[in-house]
Amino acid sequence: MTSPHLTSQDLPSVTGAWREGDPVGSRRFADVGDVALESGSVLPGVRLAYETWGTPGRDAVLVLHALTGDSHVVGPTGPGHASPGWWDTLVGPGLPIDTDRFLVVCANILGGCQGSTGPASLAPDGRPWGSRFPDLTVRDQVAAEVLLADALGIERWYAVVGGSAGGMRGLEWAVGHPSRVERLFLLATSAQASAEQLALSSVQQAAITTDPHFHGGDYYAERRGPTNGLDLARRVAHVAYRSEPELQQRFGREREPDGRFSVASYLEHHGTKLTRRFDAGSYLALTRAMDSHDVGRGRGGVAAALGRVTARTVVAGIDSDRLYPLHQQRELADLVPGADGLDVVHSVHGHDGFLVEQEQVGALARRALAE
Ligand SMILES: CC(=O)SCCNC(=O)CCNC(=O)[C@H](O)C(C)(C)COP(=O)(O)OP(=O)(O)OC[C@H]1O[C@@H](n2cnc3c(N)ncnc32)[C@H](O)[C@@H]1OP(=O)(O)O
Ligand SMILES: N[C@@H](CCO)C(=O)O
Repeated sequence: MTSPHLTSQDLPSVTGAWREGDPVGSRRFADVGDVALESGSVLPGVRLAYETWGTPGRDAVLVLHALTGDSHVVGPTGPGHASPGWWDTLVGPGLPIDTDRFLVVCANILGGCQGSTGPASLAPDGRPWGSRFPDLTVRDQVAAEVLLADALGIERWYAVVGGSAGGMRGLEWAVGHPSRVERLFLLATSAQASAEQLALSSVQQAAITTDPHFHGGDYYAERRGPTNGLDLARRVAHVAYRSEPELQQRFGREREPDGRFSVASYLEHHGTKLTRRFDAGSYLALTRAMDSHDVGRGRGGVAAALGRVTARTVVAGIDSDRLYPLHQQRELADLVPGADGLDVVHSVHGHDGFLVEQEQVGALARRALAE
């Protein structure tokens, strides 16, 4: 891939499922074929990037990443992957998601830009999908993951684990494919995207689509893309990812030496950082998919849909999460038949607590995966 707006699709690829003796823990690619979308259209030739840890043949655990995450849950795992993962203390030998017991699988989300098919990927005509990339729903993303599970020969997950947008896919797995999910761990997520989530999402999307370098989504051949829009989108999002008390305690009215408010400088840092590792087109596709999230759509409503879940379920939220407030997880805990109440992660870090509070999250994951 030659576009300057991409992150990692040009890494060496290994396609297909693993074979006996293959190294595990390095990123691989599976060509899962055509994905039939909820809209009725078909996304052809889908590729998913994925990583595995542990031993093939063991009980399998699917870990689902959030909006801008990737398949690299834990690291370093080998050449090209010398970076830490986003849940480093959760997955490994003897850790809550124990690679001595389980085969752990994590795939980059459909529509993403960390190796899986997304707007920056080449369409069958050899040009980037860009504006032609179809609208995706969370169910479409799970449909691609189902094909990956089939390709890996995993009929039933011992457990499916996910936070935030990862939790949305976890729910869709458990509602749409109940016989394939034995245990479920849902963290900082909801049954449907709320009005406030949609509102914040719409502002982020407008920041990207109104960037003069967006070119209707067909910027991949240009020297620069809508990086300013992506930067602004991330800053808006990042405020919602943290809590009001945290921002007050950490930054208050402090200023940087150059006069900027420190909290603004902090947001700028996170905005700029994302532009170095993420594609704006993917950010649009993925936030639009999150907007589509409504587990009750076409299933008789949320309660009826959640009633289909047969998995033993642990549901947790974060007490300072203003983006996915606790009442949303309480709804899940009340309506999923196999849920054993609502667990609360105590944190000042707001929604990002699902990434930051790894000790508490690890203890919950251990319980969710218990025999
Ligand atoms: C499953 C998934 O979602 S995977 C994707 C997760 N990763 C991301 O989202 C990447 C973006 N990062 C984040 O969202 C958060 O940093 C987290 C959740 C990963 C970690 O949170 P924390 O450990 O609390 O980090 P925090 O929010 O304090 O940010 C620290 C950064 O802010 C910088 N920073 C702190 N104060 C300031 C300031 N006043 N001005 C500028 N930068 C600042 C630090 O230097 C540090 O930079 P670095 O990350 O480049 O080393
Ligand atoms: N920091 C997380 C928050 C979204 O849940 C991400 O970027 O994926």
